[in-house]
Amino acid sequence: MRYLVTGELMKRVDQYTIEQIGIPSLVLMERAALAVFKEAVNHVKQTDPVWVLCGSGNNGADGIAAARMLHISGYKVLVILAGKKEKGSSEYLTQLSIAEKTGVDVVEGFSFKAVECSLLIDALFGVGLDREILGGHLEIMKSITGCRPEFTIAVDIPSGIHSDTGQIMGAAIPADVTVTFGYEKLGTMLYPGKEYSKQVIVADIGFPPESINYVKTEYFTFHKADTALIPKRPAYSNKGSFGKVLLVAGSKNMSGAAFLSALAAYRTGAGLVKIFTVEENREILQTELPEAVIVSYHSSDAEKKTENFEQLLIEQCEWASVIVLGPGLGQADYVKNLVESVLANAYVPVIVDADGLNTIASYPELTGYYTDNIIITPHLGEMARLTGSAVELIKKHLIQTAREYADRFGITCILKDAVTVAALNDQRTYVNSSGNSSMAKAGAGDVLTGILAGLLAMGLEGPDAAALGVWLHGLAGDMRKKKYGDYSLLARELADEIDIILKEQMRE
Ligand SMILES: NC(=O)C1=CN([C@@H]2O[C@H](COP(=O)(O)OP(=O)(O)OC[C@H]3O[C@@H](n4cnc5c(N)ncnc54)[C@H](O)[C@@H]3O)[C@@H](O)[C@H]2O)[C@@H](O)CC1
Ligand SMILES: [K+]
Repeated sequence: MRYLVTGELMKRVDQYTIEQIGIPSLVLMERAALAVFKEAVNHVKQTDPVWVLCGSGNNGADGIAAARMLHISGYKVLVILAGKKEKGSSEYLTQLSIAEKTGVDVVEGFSFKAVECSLLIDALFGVGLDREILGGHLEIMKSITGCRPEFTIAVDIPSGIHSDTGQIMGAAIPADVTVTFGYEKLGTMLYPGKEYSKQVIVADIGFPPESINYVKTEYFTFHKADTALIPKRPAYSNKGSFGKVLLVAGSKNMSGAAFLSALAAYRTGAGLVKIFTVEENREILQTELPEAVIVSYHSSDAEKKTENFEQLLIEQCEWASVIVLGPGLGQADYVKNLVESVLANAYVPVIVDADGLNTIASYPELTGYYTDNIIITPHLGEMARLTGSAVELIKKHLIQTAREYADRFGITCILKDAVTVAALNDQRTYVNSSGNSSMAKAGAGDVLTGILAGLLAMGLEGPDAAALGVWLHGLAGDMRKKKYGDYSLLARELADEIDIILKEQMRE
């Protein structure tokens, strides 16, 4: 697991380390600057012009210290100061004084045009950026990016990117590499900040591990070793040992979503998968996936809420150890009865997706059935319908939107976007770091619900399954992309890729 921090949490890590542990601020800074220096020398020769753009906070102070190291090592470096020197932090003033005494070239402001810059070290703003960039700072950012530096290293975070949301605060300097200190910032994980940060290197500058426990960050992501969280399959077991997944999915002429979800649930390891669907889908699903049990109903019975229909549905809910509600259900009138009956009769984890969510958006009173067993998996459009907010606004505040909705109802909310975030019902927030644009295809969401169902069926707790499922889904996409590129992915291949991940996991 990798911890992630907001700007505020990072400042508290700094503060704890300096004040409680007693590591001086300038010692941390020296290590931060050294990490930037080490990265810089990978990209330039001593004769190449290097610019270091420095603000007057501690991010700028890091930049000045890195410039001094480059200068002492014989590199051709120029420090460009933005903002007012007098307003500088005490570390900034110290670093500036050292730089001047060691003979580093320093200029205030930027007035030259069309000059060459082989490497730009961007130390204008770090996690202290807290408002829109205007005036002189904006001008200097424009002038410098206008010179098209050949390579850019961002110090801690690309200047102009908000460390909590990844949003651009008026303007931002795109980096080729971001050397970030101690812990990854949310802003480098979320778009557009993720794109501006490009490759992120996390430099250990000496924060003691307890500093992160002290600030209690609730944000995290996974890395490869975390596939170890996938439950093991004991040898002495039978199909019942790995859970029973009930998919309430599909409508007339819409069987694909149910198929993909069921396939993914089986591939992830569920012992039994049953599809509860309209009679019209029976034949095709039986042909496509004979491993799945099909129980069918007539939509007219659901429409009338006949006693037989209700009884059948209750039996299915009692049978299941996890339920998926929504893929391909469509929006016919009877679907409301179906969704309501499942929500009312389910006492196991329920993953609500697609038309399940659209139905809840149309009948908000159905949120009355939400319990801590519920995991919802909306994409931006579905989230907009659920919350009444505009897609553009949700996009800018992914974490906040997911978190607020999850907290309001005590559920887990997986909000799907290029970077998916999961606001878990135990207060943690997972920010996904796997996946790629080849997965932006119809059916990919159905595979995700199947993976989640498979993990829950094998006994993972809801919040863990939510985070791990999102991670595995993205990992499957990344593996597929590595083999076949960006364009041609079919959703079912994501489900197929899961076997390889699980096989590797068994080997390790
Ligand atoms: N000892 C420490 O505290 C350490 C700090 N570190 C560095 O310090 C950075 C944080 O330093 P600071 O908290 O000083 O913050 P920054 O250096 O990121 O920037 C803060 C300064 O910019 C101003 N500012 C914010 N938004 C602005 C805007 N839109 N327009 C104009 N001015 C604006 C603030 O008023 C403040 O003066 C980290 O990102 C990291 O690079 C590292 O050296 C590690 C150790
Ligand atoms: K920066």
